[in-house]
Amino acid sequence: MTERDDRPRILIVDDTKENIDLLMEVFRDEFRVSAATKPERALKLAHAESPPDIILLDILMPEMDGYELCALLKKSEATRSIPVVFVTAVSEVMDSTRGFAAGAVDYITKPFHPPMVKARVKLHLDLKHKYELLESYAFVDALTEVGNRRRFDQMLESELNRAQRSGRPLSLIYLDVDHFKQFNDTYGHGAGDDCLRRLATTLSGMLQRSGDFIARYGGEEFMVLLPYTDEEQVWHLAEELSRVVDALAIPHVASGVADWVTLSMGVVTAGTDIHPSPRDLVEAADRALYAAKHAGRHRIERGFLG
Ligand SMILES: Nc1nc2c(ncn2[C@@H]2O[C@H](COP(=O)(O)OP(=O)(O)OP(=O)(O)O)[C@@H](O)[C@H]2O)c(=O)[nH]1
Repeated sequence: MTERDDRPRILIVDDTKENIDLLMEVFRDEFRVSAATKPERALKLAHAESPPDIILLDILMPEMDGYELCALLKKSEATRSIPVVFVTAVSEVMDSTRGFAAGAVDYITKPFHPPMVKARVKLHLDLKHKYELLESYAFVDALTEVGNRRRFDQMLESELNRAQRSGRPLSLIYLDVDHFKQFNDTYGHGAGDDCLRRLATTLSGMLQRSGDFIARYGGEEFMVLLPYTDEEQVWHLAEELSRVVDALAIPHVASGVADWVTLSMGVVTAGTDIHPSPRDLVEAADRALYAAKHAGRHRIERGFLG
């Protein structure tokens, strides 16, 4: 069995082989180091399937200077977030603001002190990690820890585009807890929060495929997005979700529908024949959910597009 290499990746770009060797020596223990002497090669490595976590970039190179290369990296969606640190001789730093304007995060000047170079690189990696973490929080619902509405909107748009490109169906389940106001009124808001957390964990645990996605869409409403899922499959899954929530048997004496917490659902499928907008899909699921509520709750209704 091969051991997983979790060390961060660093890309060193310099047209002088000796400079690359010098920096490789500094990083080889704790990093996975790759190097490029030409800008095209650097761009290729930066866009690879496993891109570098940080790039050390020489400023003066014959074909394309470091500023230009840095600007190209910052222009591309795929490489924009990789921190770039310029490594250069003091005499070459004629205008340090130019590097920052091109998108670099720092300068390291030669001759350098290896522990200092390492510490600065680690600092930038740490900042990048924290930034990514912060960014991910913007898409997570704080109470239930499933995706939030913003994330759902994003996912719906991209999955709908993908479904339309690939000619595969995409299904959506809009689900809502029945008489949740009465639940809060009977058991208290804290118990209501616990109930929502439990439902979110249970529902997300039921999603099998890697593309399946659940988000909290509103107070007691969730959306389940199911790529490559047709009418029959979504109906089957919705029934399964309803059964599993019934089996939790969370007491709800004031429900009037059952003695436990139940769900109503609207399901809709974007087939291969029509091309709805994200809004069309949500509205069709919403109409179906409304119909399920109207028909007595604790049931599933199918929505239709157009
Ligand atoms: N505990 C808790 N309650 C919430 C949260 N978000 C929304 N709610 C409550 O959910 C309830 C939703 O009430 P309604 O929209 O009237 O719907 P309902 O009582 O579930 O009735 P139906 O949907 O028609 O079955 C409101 O009382 C909200 O206060 C939350 O984060 N925590």
